[in-house]
Amino acid sequence: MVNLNDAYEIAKYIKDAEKQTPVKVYVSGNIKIEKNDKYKVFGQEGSYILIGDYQTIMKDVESFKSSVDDIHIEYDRRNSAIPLYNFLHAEARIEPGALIRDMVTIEKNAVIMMGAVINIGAVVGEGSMVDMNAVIGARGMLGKNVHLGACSVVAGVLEPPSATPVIIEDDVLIGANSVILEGVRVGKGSVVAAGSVVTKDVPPGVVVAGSPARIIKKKDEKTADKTKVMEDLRKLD
Ligand SMILES: CC(=O)SCCNC(=O)CCNC(=O)[C@H](O)C(C)(C)COP(=O)(O)OP(=O)(O)OC[C@H]1O[C@@H](n2cnc3c(N)ncnc32)[C@H](O)[C@@H]1OP(=O)(O)O
Ligand SMILES: O=C(O)C1=N[C@H](C(=O)O)CCC1
Repeated sequence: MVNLNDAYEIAKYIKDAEKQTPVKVYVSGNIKIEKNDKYKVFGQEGSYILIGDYQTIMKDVESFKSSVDDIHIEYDRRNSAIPLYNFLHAEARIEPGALIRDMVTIEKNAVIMMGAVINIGAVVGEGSMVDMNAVIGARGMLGKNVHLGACSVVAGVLEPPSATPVIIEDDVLIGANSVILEGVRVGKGSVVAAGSVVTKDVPPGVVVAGSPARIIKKKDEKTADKTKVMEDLRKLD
């Protein structure tokens, strides 16, 4: 198991990983493909779906190429180092088109919106929302009930390498199009205004804005009202 606390260990894990080009091949013709332990075979009587490694499958397909009537290959990666996270049992709402890598933690009632990208080692705390096209880099940590606004970036530890991950504490709202730089910690309940670039730690309970982001005020009732979290968006039943 990779040591997720060390950026260099994660990079080494990616370097050493057996690179994968998984494919789903639909093939028909005057052919017979037996079940085997190299790839999965579904179908019969000249019409098959083959699931497995591209090169392994194509080596077999090449051998009976002249009997093939039709072939269609589905794929979504080439020489990929890390599989995607299997979220079939996650107690979270994960909308289509989210890309979540293996070895992440998605806690209960989190919401991952379309186009969100979440890298290895990241943590999305209970009830947190990762909005459309937001990015959480390697080991980025969101606490509970955080809203990471659309198109925002939580920097990862991998490149440039950083010893400390970004930590977003509970109840923080990060406005759309913001960037939280490597190693920064945003304190509980604070608000990062839309379009900010946060270059240093933010204390709890304040509003920061701009590039570089500066404290513009203490979070007050007006801010709280504009940054409310909606329970209904997080309920699964
Ligand atoms: C798909 C999606 O919907 S993703 C989510 C999209 N939504 C967002 O990103 C909303 C984020 N919200 C904001 O950025 C809001 O401006 C908030 C929450 C920071 C406003 O908080 P409030 O406490 O109401 O602050 P208020 O509006 O009074 O502004 C305080 C000062 O900050 C300034 N300010 C507010 N927002 C910003 C900003 N994004 N960048 C720079 N300055 C800002 C205001 O102009 C004001 O300046 P002034 O005192 O010189 O007049
Ligand atoms: O869950 C949803 O749907 C959301 N939609 C929002 C929007 O489109 O404004 C943002 C947060 C979640």
